Amino acid sequence: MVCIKGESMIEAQQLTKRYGEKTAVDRLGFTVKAGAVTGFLGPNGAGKSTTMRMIVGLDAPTGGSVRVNGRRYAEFPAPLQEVGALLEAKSVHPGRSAYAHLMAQAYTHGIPRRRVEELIEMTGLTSVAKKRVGAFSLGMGQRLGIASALLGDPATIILDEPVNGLDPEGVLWIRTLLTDLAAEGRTVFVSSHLMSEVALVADHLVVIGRGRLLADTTVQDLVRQSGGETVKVASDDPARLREILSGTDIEITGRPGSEELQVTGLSARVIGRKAADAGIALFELTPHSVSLEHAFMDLTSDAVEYQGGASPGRHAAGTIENVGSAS
Ligand SMILES: Nc1ncnc2c1ncn2[C@@H]1O[C@H](COP(=O)(O)OP(=O)(O)OP(=O)(O)O)[C@@H](O)[C@H]1O
Repeated sequence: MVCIKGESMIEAQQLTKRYGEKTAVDRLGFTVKAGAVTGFLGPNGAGKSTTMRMIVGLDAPTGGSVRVNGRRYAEFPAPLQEVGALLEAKSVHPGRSAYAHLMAQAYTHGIPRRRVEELIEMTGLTSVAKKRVGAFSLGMGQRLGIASALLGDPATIILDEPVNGLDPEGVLWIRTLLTDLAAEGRTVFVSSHLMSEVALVADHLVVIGRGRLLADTTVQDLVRQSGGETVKVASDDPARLREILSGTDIEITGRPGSEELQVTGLSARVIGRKAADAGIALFELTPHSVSLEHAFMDLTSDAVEYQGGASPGRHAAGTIENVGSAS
């Protein structure tokens, strides 16, 4: 594999796309850095595909801009060698074989045949390379799309829902591939509507809802912002317990008159020990960790387009901007 020279990145500024009355992408700003996998998350209809299409010039922004390594996609003399993209509904001639499809692309972009052969092997398509693409399963089609995205050995890779249709082995393969591509210094931007999927590979997260930025953060910070690890503790002297547990970065909440306290910032073990040292009897000591899925749902609950039902327990989402924020 080649060594990636220089810092590559994707930068969106006030990026906007309107289709008539509908604002699909709304003044979006974020930065995707090189050498890391950045997950692009949002519920269905959030504007992920539209954003990705604008990055590769398939859709023109109504406002704002998006640049790859400081340039608009259309300004690249050899775009395939700069940005590789797997987008949904990619059209492939159904009568062609996978090999012929990749060769046709390689030929028109001055890419040697050995690169096609290398990618067919790398994407696990060797046994079906001569078969008609029209007869491919969804998973095989995804692998072919990834081979095609990597053909020009680009420093920037954009994949829209790449695990769609892949079997568990394929999902594992994608995870390893993404991590390896980032480790080589490439910019890897991958969309999904499943937090659980992205959290396993992404170092960084850009979360959108209804076209707007909801979070530009890390997995760890998203969990922390959503409540982090909280311990429920019940005792016969909550007021005193509150006193002995309090300190910097420790948050303690509890209703007046209730035996229960919710403590964030201390482990159950430490709380138990401190209570014992102070001679306070505990009736309950339950650690409760906010799941990533929950954190994601919390963040996007107001931005879901086609919601099955209201979720009264969830609070409105603000914008979380942490590590690597674009602004
Ligand atoms: N060509 C178009 N004309 C009109 N509206 C569109 C068009 N393309 C997208 N939209 C609308 O823009 C919004 C964002 O769509 P987009 O496909 O970008 O979302 P997404 O986050 O990729 O969703 P999904 O996960 O369902 O693919 C949706 O409400 C969609 O209906």
